[in-house]
Amino acid sequence: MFGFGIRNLISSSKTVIFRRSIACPRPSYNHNHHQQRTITMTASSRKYKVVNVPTIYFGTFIHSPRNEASKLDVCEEGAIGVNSDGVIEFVERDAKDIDSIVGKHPGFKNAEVVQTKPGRAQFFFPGFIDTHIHAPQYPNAGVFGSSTLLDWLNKYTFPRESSLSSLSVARTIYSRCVARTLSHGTTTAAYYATIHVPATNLLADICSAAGQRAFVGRVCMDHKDINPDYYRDESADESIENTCLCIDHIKKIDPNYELVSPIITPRFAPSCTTEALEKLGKLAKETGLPCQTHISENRNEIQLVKKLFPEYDSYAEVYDAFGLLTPKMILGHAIYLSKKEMELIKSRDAKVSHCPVSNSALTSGGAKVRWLMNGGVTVGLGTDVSGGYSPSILEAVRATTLVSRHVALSDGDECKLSVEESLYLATRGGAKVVGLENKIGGFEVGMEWDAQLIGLEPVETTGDEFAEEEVVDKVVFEGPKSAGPVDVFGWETWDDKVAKWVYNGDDRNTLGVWVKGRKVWSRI
Ligand SMILES: O=c1[nH]c(=O)c2nc[nH]c2[nH]1
Ligand SMILES: [Zn+2]
Repeated sequence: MFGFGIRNLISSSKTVIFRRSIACPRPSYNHNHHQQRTITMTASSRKYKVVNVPTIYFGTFIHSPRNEASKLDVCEEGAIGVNSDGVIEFVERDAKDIDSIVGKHPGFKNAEVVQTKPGRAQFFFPGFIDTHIHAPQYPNAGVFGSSTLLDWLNKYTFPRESSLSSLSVARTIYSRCVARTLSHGTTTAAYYATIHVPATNLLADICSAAGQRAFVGRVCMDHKDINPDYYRDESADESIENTCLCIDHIKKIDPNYELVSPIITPRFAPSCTTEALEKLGKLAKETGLPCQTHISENRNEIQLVKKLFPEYDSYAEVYDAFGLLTPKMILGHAIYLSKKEMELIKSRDAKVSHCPVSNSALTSGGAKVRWLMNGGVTVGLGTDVSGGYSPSILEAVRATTLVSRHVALSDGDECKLSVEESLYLATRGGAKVVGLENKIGGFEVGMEWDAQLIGLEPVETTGDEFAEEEVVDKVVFEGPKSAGPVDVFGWETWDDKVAKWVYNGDDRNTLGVWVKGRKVWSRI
């Protein structure tokens, strides 16, 4: 869990000072070892101001170059200076001599130092961006049986979401969901909440207190024939009014949407009346806020859209007709788009969230990501919890490569996505999807420090293990010596290590997580 309690933060009205020690693994360099961070908050306004100590991160940095999905940029002995606002002030690619780096940047004379452990297969990587996740469905993660989308919604999802009418239920679910996603390295999440205003506002509060960058959407669903009586908006006006109440709340806790932003959220076309879609399209235009919804996830869903909106030629045209297909729209799934729909989405510069774990779990289908990318559509990754069973974007990265191989079986080898491309989608791609490509997703001067420290803990080898006979004893009786799920033997290149992390790693490898320079999760 967090180094501090979310509840304490929310209920306290005092100024809180945290002193946290971060071990400096190179004892010869004895910088200020205590990171001091001030969080000022008043209960009345519920505003959080976080001031960090300037910090220099030393060690290995790996990220995707901007607009270059096919390779990773590895800087083996670099340094990144992050100022008290959490903004990257310098990137040094050759930082073997720490003193000379500090000398070159006098503003960082008293900076905190955080360093990867040499020889421990550790590296800094940009924080993951989950472009599609349903926080209230988190308790259902893994519970979906053999259902498909429309029966899954009625059997598992609507009952669970309706339980968040209770604020105490919401508090438990949302604090666990935010803690869990942070521990998996998710520094930014585009959340669907529920129809409930108090619970949606609470999710925004929890993200703000925990320090997770978030888009929080109150879900709109007013169609009487599609949604259950026990869980829907009474009218289109109620959809709009309650959405506005949530926008107002977030504006109060984060006036410039520095960390938490509202996002306009029509659940999906079938769940909304034309009146609600029209009003939500107008609201999106007036406020300039981002939007999110689902599109073309399941064949029966597409048939339902045809039946409910017979005057439109396609699912994408329904959203377009109501002014919702804009550069700020995040479309979840997009599995069965026609070429015409793909071109329409591209021409409007709307974005796609690829959710391969969910698409597999609910038997929805395999999205043609290469085809979307070749068509110029911007794509990021989503866990889509709990259609997706895992809150981990690393799992989504892994599923992206695997699902692309299934697509390749029918559509050709070109459809296969590499580890590098899938990691690009999880970071740079996701940043573009949520409109923050100049702030997050990579390590560049002027961007914010949203990062994770990954550690793969190599196996300690003496070389003798591979002598005859002894192999059997060591392997069978000693077991793996590394602390996490990844075994590194020492011969691997950095590309190999990253591939091992993607295919074998999990949150045990996520040693630390920072958002906007603030440490929000620590395993060590
Ligand atoms: O994966 C999904 N999850 C949902 O909650 C949902 N609602 C509509 N369509 C949906 N798809
Ligand atoms: Zn979804």
